[in-house]
Amino acid sequence: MTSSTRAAVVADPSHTLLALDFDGTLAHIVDDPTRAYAHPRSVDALARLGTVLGQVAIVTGRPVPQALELGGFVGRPGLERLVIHGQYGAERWDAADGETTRPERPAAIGRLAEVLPSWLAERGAGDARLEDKGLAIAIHTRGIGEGLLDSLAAPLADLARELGLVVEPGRQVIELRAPGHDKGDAVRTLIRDLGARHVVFAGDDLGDLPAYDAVDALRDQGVDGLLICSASAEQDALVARADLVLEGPDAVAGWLEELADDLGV
Ligand SMILES: O=P(O)(O)OC[C@H]1O[C@H](O[C@H]2O[C@H](CO)[C@@H](O)[C@H](O)[C@H]2O)[C@H](O)[C@@H](O)[C@@H]1O
Repeated sequence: MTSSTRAAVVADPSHTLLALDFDGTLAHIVDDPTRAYAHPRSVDALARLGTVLGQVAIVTGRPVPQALELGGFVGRPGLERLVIHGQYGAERWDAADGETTRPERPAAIGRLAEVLPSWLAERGAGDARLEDKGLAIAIHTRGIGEGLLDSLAAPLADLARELGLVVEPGRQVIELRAPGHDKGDAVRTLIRDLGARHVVFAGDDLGDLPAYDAVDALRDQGVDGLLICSASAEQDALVARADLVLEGPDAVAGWLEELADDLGV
């Protein structure tokens, strides 16, 4: 599967979608989410690949402006057609016109922002770091108490249900966000828009599983899929589902460089 899809991509690049998750795949995981910069070798490789592949896309839980800042994608030669689906597919940015489409902030997220600090403090989790992304709020526990995230999972699920939100668990984080979209929807849209015959998707975390599901389902409809896992000691849920397991963002960068070399760009 791995080598045949790669060979098909090299033979037919203009019908290929290359879609990548950001954190843990393009960027190393770090304590401070505002400093998780994309791997420079990956960005260089994407700029090469962007000149020949049908579509290069980032599909991320990040809001578009953060992905743009941390990725350094704006104005980068080779990435003039880059598309970013942010906030698990709720937002879309297109380098071609620089425009972002984004829904209104749900009232339930506003309500959550009001109650969450005291709600966490009452549960001994006042040290958890909140990341308000507009359409979601992430509760980060990296570097705080061991087991804190697990202890918050069930009560946060109850709170999400009360507010009509859904829970998005991740690496030392739980996000509460509006329902109705996920990374699978983003990947299906990208495939449809391109008329893709070959799809490469790379991810590292639970939020990437709907994209894996989408690619798996499209294989039955004749789309050639390659699922890459950017592996970590923190999350192994994607390993058994992946066609190719790479050892984190450094190895992802190497794989992208090799693909660009194979394509002669
Ligand atoms: O869909 P992704 O691109 O993988 O984004 C998922 C979330 O990633 C970020 O959090 C994670 O990365 C941080 C920086 O390395 C790390 O500190 C944190 O522990 C990780 O969970 C980001 O902050 C979230 O907004 C994204 O939704």
